Formats: sequence, structure tokens, C-alpha cells
Amino acid sequence: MAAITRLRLAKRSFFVPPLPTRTFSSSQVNAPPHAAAASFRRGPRSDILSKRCVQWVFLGCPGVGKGTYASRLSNLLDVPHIATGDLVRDELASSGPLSSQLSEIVKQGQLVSDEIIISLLSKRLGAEEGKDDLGFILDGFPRTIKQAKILEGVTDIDLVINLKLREDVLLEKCLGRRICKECGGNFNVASIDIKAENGTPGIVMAPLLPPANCISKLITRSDDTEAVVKERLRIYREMTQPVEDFYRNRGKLLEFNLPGGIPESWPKLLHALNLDDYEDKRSAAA
Ligand SMILES: Nc1ncnc2c1ncn2[C@@H]1O[C@H](COP(=O)(O)OP(=O)(O)O)[C@@H](O)[C@H]1O
Repeated sequence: MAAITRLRLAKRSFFVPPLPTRTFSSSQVNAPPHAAAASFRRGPRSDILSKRCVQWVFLGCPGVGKGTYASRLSNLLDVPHIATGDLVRDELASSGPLSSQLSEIVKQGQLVSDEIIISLLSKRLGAEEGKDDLGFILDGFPRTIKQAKILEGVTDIDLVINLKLREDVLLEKCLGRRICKECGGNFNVASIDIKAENGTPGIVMAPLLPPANCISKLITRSDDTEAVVKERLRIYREMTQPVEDFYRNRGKLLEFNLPGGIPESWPKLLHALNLDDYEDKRSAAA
């Protein structure tokens, strides 16, 4: 566990103050920008456009799109995206000392022990040592109250983005997930088109299809079967939902109801984070 103290990254250029909890949904596009994100605007222009530090966490059920949006934000803000699910899968693929133990746990949709996850995370953070301390975007960690407390003991998290989507859609999205075994690209063949009913809004999410050269190389995650996804959702409710309360009570939780697929959700997420013109400003400053 000592190695996780590497997470104590220096906050250099930016401080994001604690923020009130609020829910952002598609119907609230015109709501005032998120309090934490508002500090982006308050910062001097040089801070906005040059290197800055974020220490953010993505929470959300399996299939909600944590990896997709965390990776997009990581590219936009130029900070490392650290996904513990990827660390587990890399360890499995490397046939390292933990792989046979991990294989059974992951196949059944169970959580890996806190000790193993922290050891994998510490190893990954070790790879960042010596690089600019720009912060990080964590995806898939913390997933238990114990992990959240360990993280709190070693560093300050500025913001926790809690992505939300209805459960029937989560299942469809997990079952539609495909990965190209050659380029590592993530795709989704599920086509979601649920009509509005009894006051519940409908939702449309177009498939994210692979390019022609990936089609013959697509694989499915071993834990993306219906039975295992349902178990992962159950475990999320039991073990990870309390982590939402942990951050809600600390005023750090931004709830974001995904209004649809990437083309609809991405600009709204940027708006909720008060980052909607960040891309333009960055290119203009380049
Ligand atoms: N923080 C964590 N604690 C325990 N197990 C984890 C953690 N992160 C990932 N795992 C393991 O890796 C698997 C895949 O994780 P991830 O890709 O984040 O899945 P999901 O699509 O369910 O969000 C999990 O089902 C779990 O077995």
C-alpha cells in the first residue's frame, strides 16, 4: 500500500474547490455551469490554456461509458487516463503471477481484492513517475468504500463524475461491446432506440461500428455475458453505490444523466464541466 502514496501528486497550476452536489441532465443544458468547472473560467487564461492539474474520478455502472468519456477528457486535458479494469486485463494478458487468480474473479464478475487492485494501481502510477505531474483521471477506482478511504488518505480528489444510464440500456450496451484485438479500439454494435413512455424519456444511441479492417478481429470481453453483466450490476449496487454517497457527502459528486450516444452526450458533458469552448481555445493558442 505504501506505493500508492505516489498518488500524492503535486497540484501546481490549479485548485478546484469542493462543490455542491447536483444532477445534470439533458434538460438542464442551460443550467449554470458546474461550480467546480466554473473555476476553470476564474483561472487566468494562461492556466486554462496551458498545463493544468485535474484529479478526477469517473464512477458509474458497467457499460455506462466511463472508459469512453474518461479517455476523451484525458486527450482533451492532456492528463493520464488510468482505468483499473484495463490494468486487470493487461495483467491477465501478460500471464503474470496474478493472472490465473484474476481470470476466475473477472469471469464471474466479482471484484478483485483491494490489495491486488492497489498493487496494480501503484505499479501503473510508478510508470508516471518523473513525468509532469498534471494529475489524472481515474476510471473504475475507487469501487469500494475501503478504496475510497485509501484514496482520500493519499490525495485530494477534485471532482467525481457519476455517469448514469437506465439499467436495460446498460445491459444492451455491455452485450454490444466489441474490441479489436489488433488495434485495441473499442466499438459497440448495440443500436438503442427506446421510446418515451409514462413520463420516462426515450433514448437513442447509435452503434459505434468498427472500420472495415477491424471487423474480422473483433472480440468480446469474457465478462460481457448477460449473466455476468447482471452480477456486475448487482455488485455495483452493493459495493460501489455507497461510494457515490461517500463523495456526495463531501460535495464532490457531479451526477450526469447521459442523454444519448456520444454525439449528443459529449458536448453536454463538456458543458456540465464548463469545458465547452476549451478545445477551441486550445487550438487557437497552439
Ligand atoms: N477498483 C476495482 N476494485 C476491484 N476490482 C476491480 C476494480 N477495477 C476493476 N476491477 C476488476 O476488473 C473488472 C473489469 O473492470 P471494468 O473494465 O472497470 O468493468 P466495468 O465495465 O464493469 O465497469 C471488474 O469486474 C473487476 O473484476
